[in-house]
Amino acid sequence: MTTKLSTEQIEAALAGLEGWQVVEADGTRAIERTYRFADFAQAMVFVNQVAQEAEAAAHHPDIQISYNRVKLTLTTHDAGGLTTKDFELAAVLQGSVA
Ligand SMILES: C[C@H](O)[C@H](O)[C@H]1CNC2=NC(N)=NC(=O)C2=N1
Repeated sequence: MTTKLSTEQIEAALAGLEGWQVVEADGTRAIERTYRFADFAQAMVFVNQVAQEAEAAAHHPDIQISYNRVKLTLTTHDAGGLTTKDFELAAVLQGSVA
């Protein structure tokens, strides 16, 4: 299993990403980013691209859609916190879909 990252490792990994922030709920850390689009249809195009990348990575964000806004939340459930898998997927999304 992938190991949970330390606070220092998380800060270093975040530095390479745009717009992502660390959040914590019930003692579990995650990273999240909100994307904004022209309308719902554009937001859904994005969501489907994210779904494809998530399947390819075998790592899946929580996705919250609110009309033209999409919030992605990434954490590694298996590890109970943030791992390299979360940052790898965020980097892939940054390079490919947004
Ligand atoms: C076996 C499979 O790799 C795991 O169940 C994966 C699937 N996708 C996942 N996605 C996320 N975000 N966290 C996980 O721990 C996770 N586990």
